[in-house]
Amino acid sequence: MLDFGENGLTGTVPQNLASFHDLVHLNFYDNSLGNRKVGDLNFLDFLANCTSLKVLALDFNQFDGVLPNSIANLSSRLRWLGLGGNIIRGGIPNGNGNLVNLTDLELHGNYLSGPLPNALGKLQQLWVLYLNNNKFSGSIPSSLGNLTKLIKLFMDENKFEGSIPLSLGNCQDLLELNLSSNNLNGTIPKQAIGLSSLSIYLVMSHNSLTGTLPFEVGYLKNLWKLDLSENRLSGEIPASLGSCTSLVSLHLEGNSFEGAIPPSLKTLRGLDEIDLSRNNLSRQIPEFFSKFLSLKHLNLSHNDLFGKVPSEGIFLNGLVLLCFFITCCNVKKWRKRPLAASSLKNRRLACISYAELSGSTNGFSVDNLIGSGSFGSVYKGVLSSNGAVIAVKVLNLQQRGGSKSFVNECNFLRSLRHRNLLMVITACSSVDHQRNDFKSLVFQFMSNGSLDQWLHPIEDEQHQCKRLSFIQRLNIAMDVAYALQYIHLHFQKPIVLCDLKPSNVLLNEDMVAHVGDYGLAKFVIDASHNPSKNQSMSDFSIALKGSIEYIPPGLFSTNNSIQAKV
Ligand SMILES: Nc1ncnc2c1ncn2[C@@H]1O[C@H](COP(=O)(O)OP(=O)(O)OP(=O)(O)O)[C@@H](O)[C@H]1O
Repeated sequence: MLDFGENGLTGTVPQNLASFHDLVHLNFYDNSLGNRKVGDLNFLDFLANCTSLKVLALDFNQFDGVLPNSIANLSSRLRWLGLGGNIIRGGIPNGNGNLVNLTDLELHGNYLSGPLPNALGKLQQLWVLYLNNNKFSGSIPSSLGNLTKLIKLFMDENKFEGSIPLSLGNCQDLLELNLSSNNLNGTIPKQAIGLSSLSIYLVMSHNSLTGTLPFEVGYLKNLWKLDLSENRLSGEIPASLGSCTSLVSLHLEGNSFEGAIPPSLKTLRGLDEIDLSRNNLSRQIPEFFSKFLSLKHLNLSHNDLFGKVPSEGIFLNGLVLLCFFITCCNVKKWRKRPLAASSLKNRRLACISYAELSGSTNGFSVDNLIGSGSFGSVYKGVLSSNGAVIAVKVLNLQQRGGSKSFVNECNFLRSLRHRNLLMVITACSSVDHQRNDFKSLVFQFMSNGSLDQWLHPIEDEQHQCKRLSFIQRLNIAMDVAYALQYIHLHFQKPIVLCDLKPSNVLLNEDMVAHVGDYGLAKFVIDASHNPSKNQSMSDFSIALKGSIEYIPPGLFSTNNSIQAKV
C-alpha cells in the first residue's frame, strides 16, 4: 500500500512504481501532481504492471489530457478508480468496460465530453458512479440499467439529452440519483420515479422534462429530498405524493403544475422546505402547512392561490423565509399587517422562555414527569401558542457534562431532519425562578413511549396491553435502520449515535419509531471520501461514553468480556 494522499506533491507519478507488482492501494488523492499538459495521464500505461491493484485514487490533482486507452489494461481486480477534480478531457474509452470488478468510479469535476460508452453497463459491480460536473453529451445509455448494485448515481451538470431510460428502474438499490442540470426531455418514467430504494435524494431539476408527475412517486416512502424544479411538468400534483412521509425537502417550483395543493400532503409533517412557486396552482393555501413544526422555508409565490392565509405555525414565524406573492385580496390584507407585532410574537415562538415552558408543563410537576436519564428529566407539556404536545428535556446542570451535552444536542439536532429521528422543536437557555441556570430541549412528544417500555412492560393493569406484534417489531427495526442509514450516509462526515438502545427509540401514536437522545453523538472522520484516511478504532473511542451494555463489542478496548444487549 502506498498512500501519499493530501499533500502538496508536484511533478509526475514516478514510472518505477510499475515494479511493485503486488501494489494493492495507490493513493495520490488531493495533491498537485500533473503538469496541466496533454499526456499527464500516460503513466497509466505502466500501472498495468501492478496486477494486484485494487485502489487507485488520483482525484483532486492537476492531471490534464485524455484518458488513455491503457486504462483498459489496469488490474482487473481494481475496485476503486478515482479521477475526479482534474482537468481530464475527451471521452471515456470503451475499454473501461474491462474493469469488471470496479465498485467505485469517480470521474466528476473534469472536462470529459462526448457520449457515454455503452460498455459502462459492463461494470456490474459498481456501487458508486460519479459522472457529474463534466461536459458529457448524448443520451443516457440504457445499459446503465445493468448496474443493478448502484447505490449512488450522479450525472448532474452535464449536457445529456434525450429521455431518461426506463432501464434505470432496474437499479433497485439506488439511494441517491441526481440527473439535474442537463438537457433531458420526455416524460419521467414511472420505473425511475418509483424506485422505492431511493432514500437520500432524487434530483431531476433544471431539465426540460414534460408530462405529469407519475403516481408512482408515492413509492418513495423513505426519500429525504425530492427536487423536480425547473422543468416543464404539468397536470395535478398526484395525491400519492402524500405517501412520501420521510420528505424533508420538496422542490417543484418552475413547472406548470395546476389544480389544488393535494390535501394528502398533510402527512408530510417532517418537511422543512417546500417550494411550489412559479406553477399554476389554484385554490386555497392548505391550513395543514401551519402544523408543520419544522417548516422553515415555504415558497408559494407566482401561482393562482386565493383565499384566507392560515394564521398559525410558519405563517406567524418571522424567522422563516416566507414568500408569498399570491393574487388575492385577503392575502394583500395579510401582507399589510404591521410587521413589528408579528415578529415579536415569532421571537417568542422560536426561542421559548422558561415561563412558557413552566406553564406548559404545569410548573414541571411530578404528574408531568415522564422519566429521567443521565442528563436530566423529561416532562410532558402542551405549548400554549399552538397546542402542540411536547416533551421537555430539562438538563441537570449539576451533572458533569450536562451543559456541554445541551450545546451538542442543540447544534446537532438542528441539522437533522428525518421521519425516524426525534425532532427538536425548540430550546430554552435561561434562568429558573431561583435564578439558577436552566437549559432544556423541546421535542415532539411520542405518545407510545419508548421501545424499552414495550420490550420490558411493567405487568400491571395499565400496561398489560403492551405487547408488540411481529410486524410491529419488524417495522420498528426498519425505522431504526432508516434513521441510522440517514445519519451514516447523508452527511459528508458520517455521524454515530454512540448510544442506540431501546430507551432511546421512541414511538409516536402510529407506532413509528423515532431515534432520540443525541447528546453523545459525534461526527466521525470520514474515510469513505478520502481513501488516504483509514478509520481506526481510536476514531471511535468516544463511543465508550454511551451506555455500556450497548457499546459495540469491537469498540470496547479493555480485556473485560462484555455482553451486547442489542
Ligand atoms: N420525546 C419524548 N416523548 C415521550 N417520551 C420521551 C421523549 N423523550 C424521552 N422520553 C422518555 O423520557 C424518559 C427519559 O429519557 P432520557 O432520554 O432523558 O433518558 P434515557 O434515554 O432513558 O436514559 P439515558 O439518558 O441515560 O440514555 C425515557 O423513559 C424516555 O422514554
